[in-house]
Amino acid sequence: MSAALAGRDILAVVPVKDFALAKQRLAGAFPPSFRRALARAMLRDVLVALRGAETIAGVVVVTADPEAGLLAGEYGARLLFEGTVRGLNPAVAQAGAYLAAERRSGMLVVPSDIPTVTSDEIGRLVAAHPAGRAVSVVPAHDGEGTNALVVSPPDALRFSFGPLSFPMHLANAREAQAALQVHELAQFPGLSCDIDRPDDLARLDSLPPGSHTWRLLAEQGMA
Ligand SMILES: Nc1nc2c(ncn2[C@@H]2O[C@H](COP(=O)(O)OP(=O)(O)OP(=O)(O)O)[C@@H](O)[C@H]2O)c(=O)[nH]1
Ligand SMILES: O=C(O)[C@H](O)COP(=O)(O)O
Repeated sequence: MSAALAGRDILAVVPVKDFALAKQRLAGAFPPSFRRALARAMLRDVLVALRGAETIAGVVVVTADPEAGLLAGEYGARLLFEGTVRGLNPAVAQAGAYLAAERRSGMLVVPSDIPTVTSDEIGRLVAAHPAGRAVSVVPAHDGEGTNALVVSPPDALRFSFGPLSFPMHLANAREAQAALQVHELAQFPGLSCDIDRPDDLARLDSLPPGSHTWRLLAEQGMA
């Protein structure tokens, strides 16, 4: 089923922090050069997965980093340059307002640090999104964070990414009077593996050999 056939156009939005500032929680274990390379490789893998997903009508990267913007272009994603109010939640809200102004029916928010996500998972998540005013949520593996959100219309939800974002997004969806779909982690194993802490890198055994992140880890003797 294509997005057009479903009668709605849901675009993916990938927020990307400056590569130079990425992955601070890995700073105790890895030098800045590795963290930057990891952030780039993970973004590439996420963009590959999104490019292969049939249920989305396009991809938007929202960032203040010109290098991330160039990389977005390599994968056919549109660049939305982050406004003066920096931060993950303002960036996602900016993208939501932008897509709402274009009268798009919805927005899928996927972070750039989930290199195990697959096109199939993206396809299923968007296809399962309820019609009308609705929010779909995939929690992070810790059960506290949010690894993916689908929101329709794109500006329907207040975003609360950060600590305990999963319960906060459930509350925000209720406040927005949106239908709520919460997915089981087991249905989306790739999507539920975000890389925040050194231990998370050990869970990357599901990375397909040849992916950008897998190659980087292999170069470091970690894959
Ligand atoms: N556009 C934008 N994206 C952000 C910002 N902060 C985080 N992100 C993105 O949001 C997603 C989740 O990021 P975080 O886990 O909060 O940050 P991180 O850089 O991955 O890791 P830490 O520095 O350890 O928190 C990733 O795709 C980040 O690139 C921001 O200020 N602006
Ligand atoms: O789970 C979340 O809300 C996002 O991954 C951002 O949260 P974090 O900054 O704790 O990773």
